[in-house]
Amino acid sequence: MSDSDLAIPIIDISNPSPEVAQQVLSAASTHGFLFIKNDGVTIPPKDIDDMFELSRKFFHSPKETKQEYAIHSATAGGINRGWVSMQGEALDPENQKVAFNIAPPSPSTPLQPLPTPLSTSSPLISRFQTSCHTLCQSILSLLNTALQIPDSEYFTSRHDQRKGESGTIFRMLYYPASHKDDTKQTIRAGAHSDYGSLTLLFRLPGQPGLELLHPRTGTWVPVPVDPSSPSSPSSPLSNQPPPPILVNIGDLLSFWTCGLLTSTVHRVVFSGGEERYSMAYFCHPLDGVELGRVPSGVIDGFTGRESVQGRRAGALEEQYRRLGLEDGRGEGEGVGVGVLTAKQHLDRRLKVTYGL
Ligand SMILES: O=C(O)CCC(=O)C(=O)O
Ligand SMILES: [Fe+2]
Repeated sequence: MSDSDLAIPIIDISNPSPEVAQQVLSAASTHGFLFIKNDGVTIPPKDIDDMFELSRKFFHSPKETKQEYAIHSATAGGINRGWVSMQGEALDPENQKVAFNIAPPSPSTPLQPLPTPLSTSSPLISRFQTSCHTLCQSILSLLNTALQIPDSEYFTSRHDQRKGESGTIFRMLYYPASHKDDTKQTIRAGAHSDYGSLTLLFRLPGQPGLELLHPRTGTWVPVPVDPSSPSSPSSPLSNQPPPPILVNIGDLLSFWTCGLLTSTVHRVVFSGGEERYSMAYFCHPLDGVELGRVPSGVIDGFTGRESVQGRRAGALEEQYRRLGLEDGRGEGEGVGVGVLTAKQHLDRRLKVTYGL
């Protein structure tokens, strides 16, 4: 596979079948990225547009209001919630972005405290998060099928948010225009992999910048906003059909599947003259889910095959390295003495990122 043939497929999952499941697995294990055709129903395009409009209003609201809801603060509702300024995250020194993290509503707790204008749109935010989760569950169910896991609800029951707390988080992102040098390409979100099971990423037509690190060649490859319409107009208000939804595999799902699914490194790079918005839904399993090897003959076949070729060590060791567990066995916090839980996995990643 060379740079030019890194074609991320657009998969129509409206009629889930074993063939569709196979397409999802194939993209998830080669690129770690795939597009899902937007059926116009699961995540209503109007909600996506309204969320971007809300995001624009929010990021242009007074800085003092946003700062009160600083990430991890009690005002923002606790760990990994709230406002992140560009210096707040240890991803990359050139990082120039701001974000606001919102945890999903749970049956016991309503939405976390929100500043205006987010607070007046909580029904939209809750509905959007719920529909993102529904799409994640459909993708997880297809992966369950393709991996031939005997329990057909193995993944979905472990991501059932009605059953308890999870690390799932919805993030609104804003990359302000830079007035320093508006022609030079700069790194706006440093190279990283996502932490959870799946990420859904929403971007606007005319606002490219996302690049992925080609898993085999090690070169940066742009990810188009809408691959079905290469000449998409720069206006987000056009009457085009909604772009497909970009999905990528996170570290937790890669770790859980012994490296069969690929958590691909990506970044955001663009020249500074214009502002850019995006939204990411990071889906995680319930906190107590144990990340022992998923019971799948497909994974067993993969690890048997790959260990002969020496790649198993590489894929899994890379996941341990991202957890700060260099020797692959770990010390303390339940790692090495038992099976890592989803919460322990996330805590380790947050520790590496924020030094918590
Ligand atoms: O803004 C983007 O396009 C990507 C953001 C991203 O990768 C992230 O927040 O994890
Ligand atoms: Fe990301």
